[in-house]
Amino acid sequence: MLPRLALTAGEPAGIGPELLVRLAATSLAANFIAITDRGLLARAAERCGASLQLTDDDGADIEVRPAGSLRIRHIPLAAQEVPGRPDPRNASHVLATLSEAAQGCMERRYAAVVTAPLQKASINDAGIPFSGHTEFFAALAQTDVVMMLASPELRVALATTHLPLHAVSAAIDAASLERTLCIVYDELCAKFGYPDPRIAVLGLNPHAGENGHLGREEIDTITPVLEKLRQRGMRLLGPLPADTAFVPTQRQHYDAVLAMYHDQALPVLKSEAFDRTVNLTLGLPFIRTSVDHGTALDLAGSGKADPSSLIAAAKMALDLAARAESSIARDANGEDQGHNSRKSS
Ligand SMILES: NC(=O)C1=CN([C@@H]2O[C@H](COP(=O)(O)OP(=O)(O)OC[C@H]3O[C@@H](n4cnc5c(N)ncnc54)[C@H](O)[C@@H]3O)[C@@H](O)[C@H]2O)C=CC1
Ligand SMILES: NCC(=O)COP(=O)(O)O
Repeated sequence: MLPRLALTAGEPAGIGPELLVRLAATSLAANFIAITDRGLLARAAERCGASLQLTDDDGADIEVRPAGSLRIRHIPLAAQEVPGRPDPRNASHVLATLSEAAQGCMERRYAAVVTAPLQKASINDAGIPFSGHTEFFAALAQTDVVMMLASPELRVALATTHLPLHAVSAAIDAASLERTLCIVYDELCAKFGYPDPRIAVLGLNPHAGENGHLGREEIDTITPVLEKLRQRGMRLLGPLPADTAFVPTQRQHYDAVLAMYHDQALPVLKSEAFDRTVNLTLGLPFIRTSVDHGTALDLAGSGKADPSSLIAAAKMALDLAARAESSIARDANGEDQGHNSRKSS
């Protein structure tokens, strides 16, 4: 049977709906369940000039999905979309799609969720505090999570996510940094198959603080955490100056990078692999992947948006779901050694 993959369309006025249509057109071996408004997808297909066969999801498993088809779990829009013009009246619709996807994953009705981009400001304009899928899913699952963006060549995790720059330093304390590093370490083992991953940790300040002359966060917070975790056996580099951490000679020495804030490292990934990078949430009790880009309101409705990142996100979700299934099977047979967690050591 094909794995049931939940898809959310994100901002109705963005490129998400048409990206779902493009994803449906692939021959990926998945039972795609789009959690969104039926009419929104039908209109997106019409605007792209693509054919789309929509069938209500009855929860049944399928063995084959014809290309160009999707199952749908209809969640109605509050107001019909106008491409390029987000309408805060649809904020509750967007959040309802995320809640259904997360709930369904936690109840094992879906093997994973793949999210298309939403317009964070439009949800805020509706008077709803919201800073991103990552934080929303973490709150629903009541767990600590870490945002990671991964291309085939580079994996970057973030110590802080959607914060104004002035709030970053205060948000990085020893306890949160230790938690974050343990999640990244464990998930590199569990999700990416590294038996003993090497993580490069960036400094916060220019030149990683220049021995305290350009900031003390490296000395007061980051280095002590790294030393503590190294004593537990974790292979950690740093704190490294962020400006040179991504040069080819450095890259040979690590499997992933932990950056201190959103724009410290994501421009590196997006400038070299915008069409191949996937955003994933580490630490959740379910698999969530997403695109690396935003709602591209300038392209919405044109049918010109590139679906590559969404397709890569769906492929990664399928790979991770298959890995999780085989780990559960090994566990049931008493064969699983467990991954190399250092959390409790
Ligand atoms: N996972 C999510 O839900 C994310 C949501 N966003 C949201 O997106 C909104 C807009 O963000 P921006 O910074 O403008 O970034 P953006 O990624 O939407 O657009 C930046 C540029 O890249 C182009 N672009 C983006 N995706 C493309 C695609 N698939 N094919 C071709 N061109 C593409 C756009 O046309 C634009 O020129 C923000 O309000 C933010 O909240 C941003 C990142 C991730
Ligand atoms: N730049 C990545 C991003 O903003 C995605 O956030 P999220 O909605 O996946 O939490």
